[in-house]
Amino acid sequence: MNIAVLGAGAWGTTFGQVLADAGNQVTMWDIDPESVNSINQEHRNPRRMPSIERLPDNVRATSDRQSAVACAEIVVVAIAAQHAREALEPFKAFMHSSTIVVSLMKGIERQTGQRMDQVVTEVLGLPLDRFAAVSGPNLSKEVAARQPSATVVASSSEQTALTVANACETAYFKPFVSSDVVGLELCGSLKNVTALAVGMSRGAGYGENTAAMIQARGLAEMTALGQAAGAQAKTFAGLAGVGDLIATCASSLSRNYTFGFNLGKGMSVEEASLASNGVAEGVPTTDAVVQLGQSLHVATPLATAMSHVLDQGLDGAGLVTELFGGPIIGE
Ligand SMILES: NC(=O)C1=CN([C@@H]2O[C@H](COP(=O)(O)OP(=O)(O)OC[C@H]3O[C@@H](n4cnc5c(N)ncnc54)[C@H](OP(=O)(O)O)[C@@H]3O)[C@@H](O)[C@H]2O)C=CC1
Ligand SMILES: O=C(CO)COP(=O)(O)O
Repeated sequence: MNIAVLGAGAWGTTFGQVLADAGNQVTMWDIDPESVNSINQEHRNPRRMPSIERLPDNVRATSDRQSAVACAEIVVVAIAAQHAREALEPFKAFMHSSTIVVSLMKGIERQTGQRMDQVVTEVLGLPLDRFAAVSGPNLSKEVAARQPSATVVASSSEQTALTVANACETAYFKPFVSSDVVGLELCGSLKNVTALAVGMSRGAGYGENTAAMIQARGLAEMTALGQAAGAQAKTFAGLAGVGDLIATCASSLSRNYTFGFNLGKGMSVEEASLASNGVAEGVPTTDAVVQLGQSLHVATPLATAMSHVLDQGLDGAGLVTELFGGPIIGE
């Protein structure tokens, strides 16, 4: 298939390699001409994914929006979530009426509280049955090294989910299909908030018990929010939920975990942002999760405590104290 990937960041570039390994013709689009030139001339993207030494020959890049998507049967969106709306708007005029659009993004738009499935379908005027989300425990550097990984492809259309899953299946990358788009979107976005908090606890010097407490409570919070939003609880117990939570909260390859770790070490939010190698989606998503909880009448003690870290400078010890301040009935 002809597949366009919008955003040659760490995950966009890596997913482009997966799609190329699966036998597709891949066209990367990026706003930065330097990334486009490197991909075309050196078959590399040293700025965003330096560990890939040579991208497959069936990956090319362009700065031209129209030529990126005009012949694409699938368009994959891998842009930092807070910028997805503005980045996608100029593509609308060039999209073919039968194109499937796939979001790899894991964030909630802060200004509107919308999930990425809502942003993408709204901006592109896309029918729901031509949208799919891909999310799972997929640390980009490990997938780039072609280590075995699995993911979940969700769409309201089983045919669309199967088309996308078939297009990205390789010997090392295994997609499973689901119909729970809302659940998949919330798993990917909400686990980042928990990863920030676990990273912070580690950075502050706390060990396994504290990390497990935060992770388990984060999973409970994600699941409760998801169910209230109409998602299926089983999605949160699966690969895209607890699976991604485990990978993200355990790895220094995660930008969210590392951002939290640096905060726990005493960096300010500004310093941690400067130190971050790519987008830490949990940072802008945290306040959106608190607001989502308020609108759905679901308690979000973890996201609320994390918002006090990001907005009011609460430190690692303060985060744990705040978590201990809740009621002792229930978990
Ligand atoms: N990295 C990972 O392991 C995984 C990431 N994800 C998710 O995928 C999404 C992308 O992540 P990732 O690629 O790692 O992030 P990066 O920070 O590496 O890349 C972000 C991408 O967004 C682009 N971008 C940012 N702002 C704009 C804008 N205004 N207009 C156009 N393009 C813009 C960047 O372009 P430029 O670089 O030229 O500025 C870059 O291509 C995130 O939502 C992330 O949560 C999901 C699974 C795994
Ligand atoms: O989503 C990811 C792994 O599944 C990547 O996590 P980070 O965005 O924190 O690097």
